[in-house]
Amino acid sequence: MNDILLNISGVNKRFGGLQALTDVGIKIAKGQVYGLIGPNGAGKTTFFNVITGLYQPDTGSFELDGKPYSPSAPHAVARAGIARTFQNIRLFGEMTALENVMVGRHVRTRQGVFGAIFRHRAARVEEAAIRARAQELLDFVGIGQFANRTARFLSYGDQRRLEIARALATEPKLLALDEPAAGMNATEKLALRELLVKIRNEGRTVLLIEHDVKLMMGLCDRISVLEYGKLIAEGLPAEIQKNQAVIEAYLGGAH
Ligand SMILES: Nc1ncnc2c1ncn2[C@@H]1O[C@H](COP(=O)(O)OP(=O)(O)OP(=O)(O)O)[C@@H](O)[C@H]1O
Repeated sequence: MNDILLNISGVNKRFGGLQALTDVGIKIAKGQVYGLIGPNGAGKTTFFNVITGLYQPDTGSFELDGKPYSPSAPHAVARAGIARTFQNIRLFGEMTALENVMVGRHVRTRQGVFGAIFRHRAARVEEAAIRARAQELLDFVGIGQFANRTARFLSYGDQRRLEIARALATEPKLLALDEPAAGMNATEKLALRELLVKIRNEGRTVLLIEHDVKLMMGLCDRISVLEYGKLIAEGLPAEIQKNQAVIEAYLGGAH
């Protein structure tokens, strides 16, 4: 089926004596917002890290846009077309918001970072285009007015938006967001939700891990549920909400 963007199957991952993932798979169609939920320690982050090349799986088959990709390293995954954010914000704190987004953009440009440093003519032209696009992305996520502010001086919610802008700058086929609402207050969450709806309305494909189940139910097209490293349910949000195994997993767990 060519409308499947991400097709992953048979992922196993063991940490010493702990089987963190057992035969986990996921299929995300183009344009879907796909949610991954589960109680604490279920293996969500591990699966995410495997998909994005941070952890090496013991087994697994990985296909993006109909082509096998090797999640051997984060850089290779970014080049293949997957951009991610992290649970703990990872920005270049001393750089401006605009520069942070420009760095993301360089993944996709011909000159790359070295071209930009040596400032050949072609690189200068490209640099201007990168700058303009970076500003557009900051406007899109709602922090365009802070383009020249040092990243670490942005509010927490704005830093999270900046991370998303930086990920979008790589023009990903898949945007993977690891708990984007973590640590946000109610107002920031509401604004984040609006941004995610905007991203969805652009037709982007998104994989989302999030603890806020209410947010997930309203936002996702489909949801997979992990418990103790195994998929226990997959379906529409309404189906997941009624699923007995899911209800028990959450009641039995820390949630
Ligand atoms: N690098 C690692 N080394 C050893 N064990 C790990 C490592 N990373 C995760 N684990 C273990 O794997 C299991 C799954 O953890 P993981 O962080 O993937 O769960 P999670 O669903 O993302 O949890 P949370 O919702 O708390 O973030 C846990 O038991 C965890 O302790």
